[in-house]
Amino acid sequence: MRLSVIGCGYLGTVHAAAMASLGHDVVGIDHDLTRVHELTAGRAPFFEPGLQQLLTDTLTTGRLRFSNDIADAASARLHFLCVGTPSAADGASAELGFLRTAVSSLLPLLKPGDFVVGKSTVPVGTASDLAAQISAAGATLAWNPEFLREGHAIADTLHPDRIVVGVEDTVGGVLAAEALHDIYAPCIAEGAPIIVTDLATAELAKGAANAFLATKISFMNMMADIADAAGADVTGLAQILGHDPRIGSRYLGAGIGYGGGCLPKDLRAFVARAGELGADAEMLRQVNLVNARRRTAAAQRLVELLDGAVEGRRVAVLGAAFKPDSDDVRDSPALDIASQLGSLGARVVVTDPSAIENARAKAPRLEYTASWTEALRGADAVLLATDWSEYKRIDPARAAALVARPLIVDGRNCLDWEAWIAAGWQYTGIGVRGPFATAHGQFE
Ligand SMILES: NC(=O)C1=CN([C@@H]2O[C@H](COP(=O)(O)OP(=O)(O)OC[C@H]3O[C@@H](n4cnc5c(N)ncnc54)[C@H](O)[C@@H]3O)[C@@H](O)[C@H]2O)C=CC1
Ligand SMILES: O=C(O)[C@H]1O[C@H](OP(=O)(O)OP(=O)(O)OC[C@H]2O[C@@H](n3ccc(=O)[nH]c3=O)[C@H](O)[C@@H]2O)[C@H](O)[C@@H](O)[C@@H]1O
Repeated sequence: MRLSVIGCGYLGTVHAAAMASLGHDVVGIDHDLTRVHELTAGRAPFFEPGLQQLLTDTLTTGRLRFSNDIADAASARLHFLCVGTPSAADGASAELGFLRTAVSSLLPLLKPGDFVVGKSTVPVGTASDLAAQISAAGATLAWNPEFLREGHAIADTLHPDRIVVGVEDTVGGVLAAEALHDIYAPCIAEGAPIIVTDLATAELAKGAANAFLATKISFMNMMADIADAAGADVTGLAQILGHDPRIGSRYLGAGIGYGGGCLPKDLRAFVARAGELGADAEMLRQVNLVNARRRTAAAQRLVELLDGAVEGRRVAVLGAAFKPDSDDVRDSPALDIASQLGSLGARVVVTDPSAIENARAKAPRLEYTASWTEALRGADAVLLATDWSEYKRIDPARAAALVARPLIVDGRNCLDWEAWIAAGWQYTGIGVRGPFATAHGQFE
C-alpha cells in the first residue's frame, strides 16, 4: 500500500523504514529540511540499533523516500501521523499544535477513501476532535498508538506484542481497520494480536500503558527507600516479586528513576487530561513526584558520601542518555543529576557511548569525554547513571587505579557490587545496602 509518514523523528523514521521493509511504498514527510536531507542520504539522524542498516536497505529498494513537502504525500492512501506531542508551556498538558498543523496541511490532499492514522501519543479525546475535519474531506481517521521502546524500536515495530486500532463505528471505520490489518499482515501472521476498539479506548490504552510502567518503577523506587531504611535489599525483593506471574519481573528496576521523551511527559499529560475530565488521577501525580525525587536524592547521596561538600570535587558521571542503547537525553535522569551536581560546584565530567553531542547541546556547562577511562581519571566520586552494557563490564580493579577516591554510586543497581567492593571501592547502590551487604561488613 502507498503510505505517508508525517513527522520523521524517533517514531516516524523507524515506522517509515519498517513499513517499507514490509513491502509498502512509503514517503516520510518532515518539515525539518536538514533531517530530510540526512534521511535521503541514508544517514540515521539518531542512534537506534539496526536503524542505519534498515534505512540503507529500504532506500535501496526504492520503496522509501523522504520529503519536506507535504504535497509529496498526495499519492498515499494512508497517512500515519507521527509528529511530536511534547509538554505544553504549562509543563503538564500535551502540546497538540504539531498534530493540528500536520492534519491541516494534510486536509487539502485527502481523497475520498483515504485513511489518516494517528500514532502520536495524545490525550484521550483528541482523535474525536480531529475526526470531523477528516471525514469532511471524505477520509477516515483511525488511532493506532505505538508502544515501541527506544533501543528496541525496530524489533518492537516489526514484532509488536499487540496492535491497537481505534476506529469510529462507521463503514469508514471498518475499512480503516481492514486497511491496517493488511498493512500489518506479516506481524499478525506471526502472532501479534490486533485489537480493534473505539478511538477513545485506543488513545487511553497508550497513556495507560505508560502510566502503568511508570507506576511499577516508582513503586520499586519507593520500596528501595524502605529497603534502605530497613536494611533490606531491593534487587532481591524485585526478584522475589517478579516470580509472581501476576506481578511480572519487568520494570521493577529501582534506581534514579525513569526519564526520556515519553514516560515523564505522557504521565503529566495523562494527569492533566484526567483533571480536565473531572477524574481523579492523584495516584499518578504521586508516581511522577516519587520519580522526580529520585534525582535530587541521588545528588544528595553523593554530596553526603563526599563528606557534605562537592564544591571543587571531581565527579565522573557514567551515562548521559536516559537509557542505554539510545542517544536520547530528553528528560534524562543522568543529565539532570549531573547538572544538579554541577550547580552545587562539583567539577562534573560526563561520558556516554553515544549521547555526548546531544548532552552537550542541552547542558553545555558540563565537561564531556567520550572515554570512560578519561572520565574516571582523578575522580573523587563516580555515579553510574545509565546502565550501558559497557559500563556494567568495567573491570573494577582497572577503574580503581584511575580514580582519586574509589567511591561509586550505582544509580541503576547494575554492577556486581561484590566485585567492586573486593577491588577496594566504597559502593553504594539504591536500596541495596541491606543485611546481605552488612553481613559482608563492607558497606560502612
Ligand atoms: N520516541 C518514542 O520512542 C515513541 C514516541 N511516541 C510518540 O510519538 C510521537 C513522536 O515522538 P518522537 O518521534 O519521539 O518525536 P520527535 O520530536 O523525535 O519527532 C517528531 C518529528 O515531527 C516533525 N514534525 C513536527 N511537526 C510536523 C509537521 N507539521 N509536518 C511534518 N513534520 C513535523 C519534527 O520535525 C520531528 O522530526 C509523540 O507523540 C510520542 O509521544 C510513541 C511511542 C514511542
Ligand atoms: O511512549 C513511548 O515513547 C515509549 O515509552 C517507553 O519506552 P522508552 O521511553 O523507550 O523507554 P523504557 O525502556 O520504557 O525506559 C523508560 C525509563 O525508565 C527507566 N527504567 C526502566 C525500567 C526499570 O525497571 N526501571 C527504570 O528506571 C529507564 O532507565 C528509562 O529511563 C515505553 O516502554 C514504550 O512502550 C513506549 O512506547
